[in-house]
Amino acid sequence: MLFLVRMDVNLPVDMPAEEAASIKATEKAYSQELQKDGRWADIWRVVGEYANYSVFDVASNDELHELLSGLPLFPYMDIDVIPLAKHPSSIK
Ligand SMILES: O=C(O)CC1=CCC(=O)O1
Repeated sequence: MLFLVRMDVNLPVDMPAEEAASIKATEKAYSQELQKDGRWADIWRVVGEYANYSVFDVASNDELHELLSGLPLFPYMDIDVIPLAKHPSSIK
C-alpha cells in the first residue's frame, strides 16, 4: 500500500541546539534504515519550508501509523497522510 505523507516540523524555539541536533541525527538514521528496507520509498524537501513529502510503501494503515509514531521528531510534527491508488492512465 502506498501513502503520500507530508511532514511539517515545528521544533520549539527554546529547544537547546544540542538537543535539536541529536533528535535530527536520530531521525536521519531512522529514516535511512526505512529507506534501505524499501518502506520509506521517497523523501523530498518542500522548498523554503521545514517540511517534506514522503512516499511510504507498507502493508497496512497500522504499519504506517507505527512507523510514523516512531519518528524521533513525531512529537514536533504535523503529519498529513494521503492513501494512493493506481491511476487508470498510468503506464507504469
Ligand atoms: O527534515 C525533515 O523533513 C524531517 C525528517 C524526516 C526524515 C528525516 O531524516 O528528516
